[in-house]
Amino acid sequence: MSRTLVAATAQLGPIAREEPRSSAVNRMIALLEKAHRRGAELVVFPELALTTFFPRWYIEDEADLDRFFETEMPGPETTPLFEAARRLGVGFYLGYAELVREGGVKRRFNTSIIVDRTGEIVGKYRKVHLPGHFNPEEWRPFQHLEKRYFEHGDLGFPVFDAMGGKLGMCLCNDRRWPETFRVLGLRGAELVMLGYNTPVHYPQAPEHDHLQDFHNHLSMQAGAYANGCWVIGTAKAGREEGCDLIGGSCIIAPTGEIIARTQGLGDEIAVAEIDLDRCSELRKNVFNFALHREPGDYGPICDGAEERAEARARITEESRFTARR
Ligand SMILES: NC(=O)N[C@@H](C(=O)O)c1ccc(O)cc1
Repeated sequence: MSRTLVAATAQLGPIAREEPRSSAVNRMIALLEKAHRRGAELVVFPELALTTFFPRWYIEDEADLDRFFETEMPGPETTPLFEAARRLGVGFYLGYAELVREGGVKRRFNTSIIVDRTGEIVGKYRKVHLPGHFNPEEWRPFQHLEKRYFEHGDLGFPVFDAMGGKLGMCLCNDRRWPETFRVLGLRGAELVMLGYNTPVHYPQAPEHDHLQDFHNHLSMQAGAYANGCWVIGTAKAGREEGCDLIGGSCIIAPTGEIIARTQGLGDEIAVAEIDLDRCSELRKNVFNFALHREPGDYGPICDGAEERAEARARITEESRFTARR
């Protein structure tokens, strides 16, 4: 089997709060078709790609919140995307808000999936590094209530055999944490796909606003290089409900070089051929983990796991939307 894959990042421009799923799905199908015409076999869509980035609002009414979540995948509104993938023979990565009922309790996750060329779901990931805060903070121009609306992902960082390679996923803020890429790298990921919704304005340190694009690429390029893997990062970009989101969707080689990127802030694709065998240029040399990694000196990386889990459980009990239902 060939180890090269033509892949596309499929950036979305803003999605309005009242924009129906069908509109977002139609926009994604148009990008899928465009990517297919340019030879793409795999297309990477953004985080929370079916709706506006709703954690920017404090939503008190549970029914209002639930409207942003998918209870089945594919459901009636997302089935056309899966059908298009099957018809075109193109796989995809998709981020969405997932609502599952377990033992009468609602659980909410910020989730992504891999769908193969036959339209089957072959992998699922639930976001681990949830950014933002639990309770509304009035001083902010926009809220960032991911910690309130989502539970910590409970699937770890799995790697899937799909599309002829080893594929890993993460979501947005995960890319800022080297541990994300390292765990995926240790599991042999050859391509890491991720979607993001990144505001230009960082209210805690507005003096960093002009660095958002830089930090985005810095994180992803470092993750690719230090683990010898391909990275495809896809933005939801542009001015969404008054909030400016960065673009800069790109395809990054295992050397850390950006080899394709979007230019604007709207619906747009960038395409590149990726050779999965190029991972060995790094993984057999400077980042040969078996030969050069020194885990005996990395103890503090995993210290505090139990305390963290306890703290999370406590906070969940006290303030998380999910836990009160
Ligand atoms: N959706 C996301 O995960 N967005 C995050 C990111 O861009 O990494 C993020 C992190 C910190 C913030 O204060 C705001 C947003």
